[in-house]
Amino acid sequence: MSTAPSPRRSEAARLIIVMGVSSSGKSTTGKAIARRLHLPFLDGDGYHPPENVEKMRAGTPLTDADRWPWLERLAQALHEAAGQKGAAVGACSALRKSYRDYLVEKAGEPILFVYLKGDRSVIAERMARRQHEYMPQSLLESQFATLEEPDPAIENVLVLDVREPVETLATRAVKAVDHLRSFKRGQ
Ligand SMILES: Nc1ncnc2c1ncn2[C@@H]1O[C@H](COP(=O)(O)OP(=O)(O)OP(=O)(O)O)[C@@H](O)[C@H]1O
Ligand SMILES: O=C(O)[C@H](O)[C@@H](O)[C@H](O)[C@H](O)CO
Repeated sequence: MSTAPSPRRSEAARLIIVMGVSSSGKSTTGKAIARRLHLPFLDGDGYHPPENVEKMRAGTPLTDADRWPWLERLAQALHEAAGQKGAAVGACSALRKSYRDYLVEKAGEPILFVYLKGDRSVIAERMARRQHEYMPQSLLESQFATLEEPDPAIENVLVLDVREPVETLATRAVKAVDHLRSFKRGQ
């Protein structure tokens, strides 16, 4: 399962954001994509204000109001990284469409979203096996409740299956952003 984004809309993107619920593999896949493209990788986890981290650690889901300043900081940092390095890769849950629209607005440029799609059982199993600094397993349900899956007919998104190996996911994403490599070669 892999749905290519519209070439017309992805053409201009120099930002790639790997999105999905907690433990879907955003950081792992985002790093792999950035490594392949020789681009900086910015993990959304590092842009939360301390209050958000404490909230999640305590098992309370974030609200929209908690997320706006976080999204703004991340979008700004991605925009700056792309300005310096030509393009950049990020990881961010970006669960709602309004959050994705906000990221595009605040970054001030098109973004190709790479959505790691997976069902609860696969992701819950993964979450149970990994260690995370603050994200408890109890928050996975609220992540799925908040998730508004991106529709490739409406958004600039590549949909990938979380069950595929990381390197396969990275290959698929890199193919979708071939224009980024041309961009870098042209520099
Ligand atoms: N494609 C994959 N196949 C198998 N395991 C994977 C895959 N991608 C990631 N993992 C594993 O799943 C776990 C979660 O991955 P990762 O930390 O990248 O997710 P995340 O979406 O960034 O999570 P969070 O948003 O909570 O930080 C890790 O143990 C990672 O090694
Ligand atoms: O939107 C959210 O609820 C948060 O971003 C979470 O998704 C965490 O940041 C992350 O996934 C945990 O590492």
